[in-house]
Amino acid sequence: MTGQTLAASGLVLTYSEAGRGRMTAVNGAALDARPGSMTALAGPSGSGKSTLLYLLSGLLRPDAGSIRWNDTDLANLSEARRDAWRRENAGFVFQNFHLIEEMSPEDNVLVGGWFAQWSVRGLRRRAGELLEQLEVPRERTKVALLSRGEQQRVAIARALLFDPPVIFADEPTASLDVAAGGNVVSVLRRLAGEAGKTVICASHDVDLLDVCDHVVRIEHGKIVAPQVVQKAAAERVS
Ligand SMILES: Nc1ncnc2c1ncn2[C@@H]1O[C@H](COP(=O)(O)OP(=O)(O)OP(=O)(O)O)[C@@H](O)[C@H]1O
Repeated sequence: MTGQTLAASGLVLTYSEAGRGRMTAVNGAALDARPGSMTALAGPSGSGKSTLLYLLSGLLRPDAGSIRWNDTDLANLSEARRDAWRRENAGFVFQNFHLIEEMSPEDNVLVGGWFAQWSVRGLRRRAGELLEQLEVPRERTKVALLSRGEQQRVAIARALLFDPPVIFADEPTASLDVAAGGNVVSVLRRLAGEAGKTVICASHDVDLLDVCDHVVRIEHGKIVAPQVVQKAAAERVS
């Protein structure tokens, strides 16, 4: 599989909160994520999974460490340049979807294109194709009328609008029932396996962890089991 590896090392992020002092949420994390692979950040609640995902995607800037992509180190970029990097290279799927409930599935997918220079007609066609691939009923006038699993697939379609090489997903199955969660896991797995994307998820869903090529375990902000290659996944991708 060709393409760029997202390579992070020595990442540190400390939150400070008025009256509560400082807390180091990520403490020296390192990982490599390659195209065509699916990596899970796993660990107990509060261990730093989401924070690490935000760092890797450029949503947060680390206090120390580097996140390399080509010749770029995201850690050295201003917020505006990290935003630009994300627009070009990354799609982000949030646990609670972050959809606009009164808008149609297609318009939700197109939200990411509001500020883009692409032709609206081309984007609308792509949004429709993505919804079809992900088996979302397109005729619904409002996203609020979709099931939660369908809503999460709209969020995945939105993340894929510009065909980014890297997909981040924060607890993508956490608020779904088993069947809908399994469907989202299959979609993410296919994005890595068939579309060659780099997929990185924060999750404690065992069904999701089971299909990942790598599971990075975090406790108290530190990686305690780095890049374990799962037997089943290793056999499947070899
Ligand atoms: N904006 C913030 N300000 C202060 N502390 C924060 C902030 N966001 C997260 N934290 C703290 O940082 C630690 C790591 O949080 P994080 O959300 O990364 O963990 P997590 O492993 O994703 O948890 P969960 O599985 O419950 O979502 C927690 O102790 C949390 O309370």
